[in-house]
Amino acid sequence: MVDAKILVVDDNKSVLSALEILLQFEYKSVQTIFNPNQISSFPNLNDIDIVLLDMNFSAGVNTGNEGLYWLKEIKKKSPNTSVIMMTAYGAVDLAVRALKQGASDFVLKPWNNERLMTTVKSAYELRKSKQEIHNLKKKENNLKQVINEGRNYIIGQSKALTSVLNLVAKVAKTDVNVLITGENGTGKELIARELHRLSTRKNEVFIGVDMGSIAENLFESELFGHAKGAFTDAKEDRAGKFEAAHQGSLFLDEIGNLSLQMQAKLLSSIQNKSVVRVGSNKPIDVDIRLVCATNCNLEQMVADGLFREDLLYRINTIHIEVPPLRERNEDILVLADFFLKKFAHKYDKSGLRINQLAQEKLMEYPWPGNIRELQHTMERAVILSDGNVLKPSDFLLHAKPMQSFDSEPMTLNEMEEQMILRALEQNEGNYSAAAEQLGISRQTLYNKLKKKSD
Ligand SMILES: Nc1ncnc2c1ncn2[C@@H]1O[C@H](COP(=O)(O)OP(=O)(O)OP(=O)(O)O)[C@@H](O)[C@H]1O
Repeated sequence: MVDAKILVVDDNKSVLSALEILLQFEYKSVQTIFNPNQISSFPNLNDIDIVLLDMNFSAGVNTGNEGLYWLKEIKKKSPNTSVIMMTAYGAVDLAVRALKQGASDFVLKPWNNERLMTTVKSAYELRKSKQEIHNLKKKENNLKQVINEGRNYIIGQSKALTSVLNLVAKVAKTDVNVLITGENGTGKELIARELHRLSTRKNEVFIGVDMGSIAENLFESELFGHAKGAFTDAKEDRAGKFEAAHQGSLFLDEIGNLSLQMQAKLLSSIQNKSVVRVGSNKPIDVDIRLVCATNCNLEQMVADGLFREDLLYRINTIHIEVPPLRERNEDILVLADFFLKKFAHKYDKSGLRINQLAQEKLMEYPWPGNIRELQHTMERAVILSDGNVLKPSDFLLHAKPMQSFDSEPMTLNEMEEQMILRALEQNEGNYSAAAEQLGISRQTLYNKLKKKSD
């Protein structure tokens, strides 16, 4: 017995009872209506899987217009219900009109029982797949909302930040590729998310890929996906980030970390608007808005032969430079206050404020780690605070030059943090060079920094 609900609408009572008996052999619920006017008030029409609908109701009228009218009404109220039209005056043009208006099939009276049952069965299959698609779409939209939610507010009122935000607003509505540059922690990812939020793709996904945290040998499959069996661990087909971002925005962070080989692949995907999964040769079309970010000087990398010039021109149709915090002093206290409130709430410490001297200390500091460092500093101060007033001593700032080992005692973690910051400063924010100087891999350095800012 199929767990489906069928409704039969016909003004001929013997037709209704014959169909009821026939259909009840296979289907769990069969209801009948003698007067089509009852369709409008029929309870839970949405739950009905199939309607068998007569085309002519008023005696002597056989144009089928009445049936078409009720077909429209049913589709309006329950678009996914399958409707099968029935008429004794079957004419091809009428059948075509009904199909064009959304009927799933057509049955001629007198009907052949076997053929009618086959028609009902296919209509039911159609209804089921329509419902599955509907449910999947609903799920997909929920997922998109979850992925995009957690809006981060961009705080600051400096001229420098305002002009960046004005540019973002102008560019967001277009589909051009955007390159965001700036030191670490200046808010490049935040800007990329804002571009997405203000774009026509806002209801689609924003997919971010952190090139700094992906091992070199996994870049290709992460970005472009792989076919089953492409390599030992490829147990099944998998889509890459490009495909995942289809119709949305793809944010490639730390683009300066791409090897020349991967740069060539990226360029070809951008040019062809398609990707080829590792181990496959079938191109898959992708429609994405590409936003890249880096703290490297890509022009210099081009001059040094480390970055493809043609790729640079592809990704930087619009270039947005996010200024370091030291060049937008007006934002320091506004941001400090924002983070103070955020962490006071998080750690349940209301009524905290920063005194004048501490404010001056924050204003004078050059913030080499930019807003991420300020955020980190505020969180630590809130956690360690005893009273309601935060004083200069509550803010542990990385004084320059680096403290010597015999000055104030430091924890191992603090020492590590200082060494990392110093190496980054000395290498002008270049991760690879700083990592080399510290004797660790670029990825380890990256992980350490992320961990500290989390
Ligand atoms: N204007 C701002 N207002 C509020 N929070 C900000 C602002 N700018 C940055 N932040 C916060 O600072 C942190 C660092 O920002 P983000 O990750 O966007 O920087 P980034 O430039 O992409 O860093 P990286 O180069 O290290 O990837 C994040 O937690 C972000 O939410």
